[in-house]
Amino acid sequence: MKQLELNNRKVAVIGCGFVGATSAFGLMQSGLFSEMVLIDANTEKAEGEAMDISHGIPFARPMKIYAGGYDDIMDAAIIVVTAGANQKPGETRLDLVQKNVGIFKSIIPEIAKRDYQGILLIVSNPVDILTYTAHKLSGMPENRVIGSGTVLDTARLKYELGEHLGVDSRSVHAFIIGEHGDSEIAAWSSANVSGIPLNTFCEMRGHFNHDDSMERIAANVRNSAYEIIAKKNATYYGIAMSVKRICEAIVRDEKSILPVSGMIHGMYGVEDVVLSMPAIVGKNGIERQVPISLDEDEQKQLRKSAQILKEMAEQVL
Ligand SMILES: NC(=O)C1=CN([C@@H]2O[C@H](COP(=O)(O)OP(=O)(O)OC[C@H]3O[C@@H](n4cnc5c(N)ncnc54)[C@H](O)[C@@H]3O)[C@@H](O)[C@H]2O)C=CC1
Ligand SMILES: CC(=O)C(=O)O
Repeated sequence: MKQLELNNRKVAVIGCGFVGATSAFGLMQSGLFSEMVLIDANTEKAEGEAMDISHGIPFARPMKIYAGGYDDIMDAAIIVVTAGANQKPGETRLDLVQKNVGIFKSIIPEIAKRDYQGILLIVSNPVDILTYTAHKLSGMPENRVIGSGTVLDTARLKYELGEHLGVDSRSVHAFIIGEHGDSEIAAWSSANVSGIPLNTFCEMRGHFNHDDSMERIAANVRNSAYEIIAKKNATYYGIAMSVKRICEAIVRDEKSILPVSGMIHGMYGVEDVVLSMPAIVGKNGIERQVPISLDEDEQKQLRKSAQILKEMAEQVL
């Protein structure tokens, strides 16, 4: 099959539910793309979202947005996959695995058989396992199969810290790493506010109970999705902004450091597991992971998170 030349101004979104539609809306407003194709198993849903989002174009920038099929998306620079079941109140992300691996078994081969050369950005949950699944089913190189990973959790952490410290969350430098889920780790030992170690900055702002605050903030971040889902059944605005940010880093070849989910080989003793570590992200996807400094306890927690994901991946693939 003749390979299509990639169009850096084109994006595709597979799955037009809460997350897919909101991400598409964010991408329309971003000005990053001039063409966007939407795919959903429910074709009317994809068509309706394409129409509705298109009606915002006069307030943004010219763009072609339409519902399509797999033949329409092979020249897209990025394919964002948000198809699949979401959590019901009380369900964990890992509870979705069987259903969503099944859905990926119908989607990913469609992409692989057309020899797709762009970046596959996986968002559906459990995102680490599904990124691993997409990599295995597609045979695409590891750097071009990325999960949104803990980009959202890291945003939640920055937001919480910004509120706690009364500072712009963009000046907070801190990462959530590991699973996008219950075993995620707040990497406190490397956290800082514009280069000032976190605890020093906390004391400047009158906060001295570091352990209590860190425990509370990490729990808030970890439980955010459960809390939002209990109140309104789904989360979608935070992830839509995360998708936009990752797409921006890719199409603008920014080489930004983002905690996306990717295959780990050897870092901190983790081998052949897909999870989130800060990584340099640009036009080729993950350029390389960045080994931020972690204390012994954080490294132990990371290995535990990796073990949970490895066992789950072995069960489903
Ligand atoms: N990675 C992250 O940080 C986040 C991930 N999510 C995940 O995103 C996924 C989507 O969530 P929602 O949009 O809320 O769910 P939703 O139920 O609103 O939408 C899912 C969509 O996928 C479509 N779909 C199902 N099978 C398909 C197939 N084979 N091909 C194409 N489309 C198909 C459905 O028709 C539906 O429109 C879930 O797995 C959810 O857990 C949600 C929020 C954050
Ligand atoms: C649902 C989900 O993964 C989140 O909001 O973090």
